[in-house]
Amino acid sequence: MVTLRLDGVGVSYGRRRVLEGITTPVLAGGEVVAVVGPNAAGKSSLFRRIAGLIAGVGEVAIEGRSPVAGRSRPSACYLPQDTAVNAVLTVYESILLAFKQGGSWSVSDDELKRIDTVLRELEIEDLAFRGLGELSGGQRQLVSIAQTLAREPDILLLDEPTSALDLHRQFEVLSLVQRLARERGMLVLISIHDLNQALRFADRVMVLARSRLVALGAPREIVTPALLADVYGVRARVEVLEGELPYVVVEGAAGRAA
Ligand SMILES: Nc1ncnc2c1ncn2[C@@H]1O[C@H](COP(=O)(O)OP(=O)(O)OP(=O)(O)O)[C@@H](O)[C@H]1O
Repeated sequence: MVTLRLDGVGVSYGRRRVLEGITTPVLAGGEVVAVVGPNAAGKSSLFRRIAGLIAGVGEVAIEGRSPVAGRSRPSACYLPQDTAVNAVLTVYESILLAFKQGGSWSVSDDELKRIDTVLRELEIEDLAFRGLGELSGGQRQLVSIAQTLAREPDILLLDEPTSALDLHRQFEVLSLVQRLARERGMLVLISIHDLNQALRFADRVMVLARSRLVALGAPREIVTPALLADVYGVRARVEVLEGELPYVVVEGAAGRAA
């Protein structure tokens, strides 16, 4: 099983430190971790650091064996918040290109099936031969998710993957990601502003604020009125819906956010 552990991780841009001392317990394949926190808390920076796209102090320990045959070490894949669009490609070509990155140029039947599966799972088969440049913002976001899932990463870092999606698509994408985490033994970290989605889909919630890790644990234990006031500067209550699902209701502003 693939695991991730952070030990004293920090990120600086020039002389400005945006994250420091981020230490976590072992996060394991099969779970979904929601990374939440105010704007500019450092969520994207943490993802880029885990994916090895930027350097910094501390240790990002990725261990274990990938369940994907032929992969010598676990792979981490980062889906950024804003993805560039190559308008010349069709959706199908862009997904093919994404998972052939760094690999051979021959395409097997299995790989073509993988593209069909991911298009079907995201309910975007009808977009397969449309040009990327003619898609809506939400459609483009779904294609970016398809590109990332087709690569079958062991650690999936999704940066606000549902920000442009309608309610149905948000639910479908988060359910799919949760199912794939369980089925493939993939560790999924999702940065997300909608705390109710985090409460619904995450096994653990990780809260960043003031350049630090403020809390990490089971959603119901972590997302409390006191934390919401401290981190977001809002007065809120947490209700429990039928089926024991916690739900945040924001009542007003309580002061300055972290
Ligand atoms: N390439 C960069 N160069 C300099 N500063 C950066 C860079 N990228 C991010 N920052 C700064 O680092 C801090 C954290 O930004 P980051 O994008 O990681 O936050 P975030 O939690 O993902 O924010 P949001 O919720 O608004 O997307 C911010 O103050 C931002 O201005």
